[in-house]
Amino acid sequence: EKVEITKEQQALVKSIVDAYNRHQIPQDMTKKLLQEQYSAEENFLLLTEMATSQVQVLVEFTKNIPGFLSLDCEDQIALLKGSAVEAMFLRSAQVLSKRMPNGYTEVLKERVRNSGMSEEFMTPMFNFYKSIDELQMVQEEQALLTAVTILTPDRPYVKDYQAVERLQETMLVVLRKLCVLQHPQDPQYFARLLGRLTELRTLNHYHAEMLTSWRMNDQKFTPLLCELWDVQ
Ligand SMILES: CC(C)c1onc(-c2c(Cl)cccc2Cl)c1COc1ccc2cc(-c3cccc(C(=O)O)c3)sc2c1
Repeated sequence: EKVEITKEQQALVKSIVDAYNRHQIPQDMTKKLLQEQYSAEENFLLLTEMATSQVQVLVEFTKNIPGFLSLDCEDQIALLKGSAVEAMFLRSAQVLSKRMPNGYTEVLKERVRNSGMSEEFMTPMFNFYKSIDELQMVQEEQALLTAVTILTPDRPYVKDYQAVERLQETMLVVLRKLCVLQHPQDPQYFARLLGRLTELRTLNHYHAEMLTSWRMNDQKFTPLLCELWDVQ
């Protein structure tokens, strides 16, 4: 059938993509990824700084998702806490995908591989990065998929499930249309995109285990990450 994006759906996409592009980790921070020496300790420290900065960027992006600030305040926090790791997997996946000529791909991959994480988490993590890279998402899809991930209603402690579901549904309707228009030769594209959301859930589980193993080795995090991940 003829797929049409309405005027308000176009406005929705524009506001989300603008927010997505406006909120980035500051250059002086990401530059450190290229400069600092390589050691497991230094790599872990850099990744901790990146994650901390990324959470702040994520909060700013989320505040620009139409309707988010009208949600119950405690639900806003529950959504951010519940989706942060998945959103950061999506963001780091975009940085690691070859397509973004940003010079960080090899450096970031190298630092993640040598930061004290055990092999059992590396495999699923890099499989995910490969599957995201294969999708060759355009920035509208990246921004909307991140918004859809944040607006997942079944996160722990969300009270008004329906309100979140309605917002997520609005995003999914637009995302599906964009996929049909952007990838006419691949009718399965939208379904593959949603399949990545399922893969993100399993990564959440691996990440929780990674946190536990880091805590065993007495690894230090920043106050923001401790708050986000209920550690220390
Ligand atoms: C605390 C730390 C050790 C940690 O624990 N788990 C994870 C994690 C790991 Cl490994 C993988 C996925 C998710 C998480 Cl949460 C991390 C590191 O998380 C991050 C999070 C975001 C970003 C964005 C970056 C980045 C680089 C260049 C450019 C840009 C850019 O946006 O331009 C972004 S690097 C980076 C590292």
